[in-house]
Amino acid sequence: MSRPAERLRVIINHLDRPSAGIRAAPTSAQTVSYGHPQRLRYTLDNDLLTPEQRLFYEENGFLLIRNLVSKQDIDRFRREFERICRQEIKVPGLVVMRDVAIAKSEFVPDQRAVSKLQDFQEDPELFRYCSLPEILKYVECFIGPNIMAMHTMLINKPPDAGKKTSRHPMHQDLHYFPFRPVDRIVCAWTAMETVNRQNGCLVVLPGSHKGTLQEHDYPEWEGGVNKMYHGVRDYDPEHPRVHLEMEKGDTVFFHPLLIHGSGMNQTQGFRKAISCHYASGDCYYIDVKGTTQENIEKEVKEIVARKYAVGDEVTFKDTWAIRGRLVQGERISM
Ligand SMILES: CCCCCCCCCC(=O)SCCNC(=O)CCNC(=O)[C@H](O)C(C)(C)COP(=O)(O)OP(=O)(O)OC[C@H]1O[C@@H](n2cnc3c(N)ncnc32)[C@H](O)[C@@H]1OP(=O)(O)O
Ligand SMILES: Nc1ncnc2c1ncn2[C@@H]1O[C@H](COP(=O)(O)OP(=O)(O)OP(=O)(O)O)[C@@H](O)[C@H]1O
Ligand SMILES: O=C(O)CCC(=O)C(=O)O
Ligand SMILES: [Fe+2]
Ligand SMILES: [Mg+2]
Repeated sequence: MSRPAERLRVIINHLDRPSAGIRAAPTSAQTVSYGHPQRLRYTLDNDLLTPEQRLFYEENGFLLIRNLVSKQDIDRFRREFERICRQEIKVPGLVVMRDVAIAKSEFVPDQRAVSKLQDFQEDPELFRYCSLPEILKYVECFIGPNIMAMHTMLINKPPDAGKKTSRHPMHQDLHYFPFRPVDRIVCAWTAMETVNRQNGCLVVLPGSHKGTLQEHDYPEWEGGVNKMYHGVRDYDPEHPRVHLEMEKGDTVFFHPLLIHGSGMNQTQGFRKAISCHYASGDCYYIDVKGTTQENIEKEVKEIVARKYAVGDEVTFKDTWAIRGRLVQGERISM
């Protein structure tokens, strides 16, 4: 099937059947609920996704593409990460984060203490990830041709220091984003090595993207929790979960309302992944005052104020508009 109209017809026929299941899911993950007939809302017309892949994202809120990014590219990202850890280069705006269990101890920091790089948009080598054509062609299926890279991370999940602080609580990424519409935002997350339950793979609640943005707060974890690692407040541990085990280069695209987290790293290695959150160039900023996002706005503004010695004139929206970079098409309202 090559013509878009024909492909769409197949999808719609499929959706019209009340008990439509997904048989050829492109991932080993099991699907949990198939829902009822509905229109296509989360994906756009395109020639890339098969009807099954499109349906899978509509129903589950994520799509795993195996072997998407080359080993060579990933090795280059890893070498660049190591140079940054050795402080051989200094990148403007980059946030180098250490795990709270290490940050609050007497441990002498070295490169093994870095748990996450954030905001590498000024590092041309790492930022290459965000412009890879093989990534962008999928991103376009979810958010359209105008593509902004809004948030970049290289996660180096450390061996757990014994306090379970290497976990990432279950959350929705939209909690951090003062822009909309929600369906024109997508995350690409690429495994830089084998990622499994042992070293703390992503854990997702399939279909949770169909819900609304939940209240987020720090989870009550005895061993402490990392700065800004908010979790959904009334997380139900009984909700069916899917562990996304991935190999080097495998990439998952997921919706910003999908509830996800990652387990603790029970190995001695540092589990690496690289990711970018994209938004359409025609998204717009919102004021989060009076919403559940007020608490994260406050924290972000406090950190920015301390780091850059600025006051209230820098808004939550500004912190995002400054970070955002156009990678394809036009920057319209972002
Ligand atoms: C803007 C958010 C974007 C999120 C977007 C999308 C979804 C992503 C979901 C997430 O990833 S949520 C997590 C996002 N996390 C962050 O954005 C955290 C950013 N981290 C930082 O800004 C810095 O790492 C931090 C300000 C916390 C510390 O950096 P510094 O260079 O100031 O470290 P320093 O060693 O000087 O420590 C200063 C204080 O921070 C404490 N600290 C350092 N690392 C910490 C940590 N990991 N957790 C908690 N506290 C930490 C440290 O103990 C110390 O406390 P005290 O003042 O009480 O002595
Ligand atoms: N109390 C909690 N509140 C919020 N999120 C939690 C809580 N406990 C665990 N999580 C999150 O749930 C996810 C799974 O964590 P957990 O360590 O239980 O499982 P796992 O290590 O992924 O899998 P398993 O140990 O079953 O192989 C992680 O994202 C973790 O951060
Ligand atoms: O553990 C990870 O690699 C992903 C964490 C995450 O979901 C995030 O930083 O938003
Ligand atoms: Fe996340
Ligand atoms: Mg576990």
